[in-house]
Amino acid sequence: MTIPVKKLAHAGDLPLPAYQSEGAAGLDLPAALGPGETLVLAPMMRALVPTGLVFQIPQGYEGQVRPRSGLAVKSGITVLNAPGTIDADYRGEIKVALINLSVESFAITHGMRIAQLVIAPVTLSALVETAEVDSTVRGSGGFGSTGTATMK
Ligand SMILES: O=c1ccn([C@H]2C[C@H](O)[C@@H](COP(=O)(O)OP(=O)(O)OP(=O)(O)O)O2)c(=O)[nH]1
Ligand SMILES: [Mg+2]
Repeated sequence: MTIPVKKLAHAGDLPLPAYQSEGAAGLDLPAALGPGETLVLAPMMRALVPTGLVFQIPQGYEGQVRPRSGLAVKSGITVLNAPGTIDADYRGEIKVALINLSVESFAITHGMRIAQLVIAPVTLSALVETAEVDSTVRGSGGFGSTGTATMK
C-alpha cells in the first residue's frame, strides 16, 4: 500500500520514516525539533513531540503510535496514550505524547527515533440498538473472573 506523506519545514532534511528490517511492523517516527535543537524531558514530565510529518492514511486504515521497546527499557521513555490513534481523515502533523517514567532526565535530539507507527486495518461498524443481547458462558464475568481457583 502507498501512503502519501508531506514533510513540514521543521523536519528539515530528515528522511521519511522507514521500516528498519524486512519484517518490521512499525515505521520509526523522528522527533522534528529543528536542526541542533534538543528537548529535555525531566523525570515524570511529558511532552507532545512534533514529527514534522503529515500522513494521508487511506480510508479503512489507522495509524497506531507505539513506544519503542529500547527507549522504554533503557530510559523509561514511553508513549503516554499508547497506542496513539491517527485517524485516516487527520491531515495535521503527527505528534507523539512522550513521558519520562525514569528518575533521570532524558534528552530528545532532532531526528531521534522516538516511537513507531503501525498502519493497521480498521473495521468500521454500524451500531444497532437492541433491548437484549445474546447469552454466553462468560456472561458479565470479567476483570479476573476466569481461573479464580489458582488466582490469589
Ligand atoms: O498520539 C497521537 C494521537 C492523536 N494524534 C492526532 C491524530 C488523530 O487523528 C487526532 C485525534 O486523536 P484522538 O482521537 O486520539 O484525540 P481526541 O482527544 O479524541 O481528539 P479529537 O476530538 O480531535 O478526536 O490527533 C496524534 O498526532 N498523535
Ligand atoms: Mg477523537
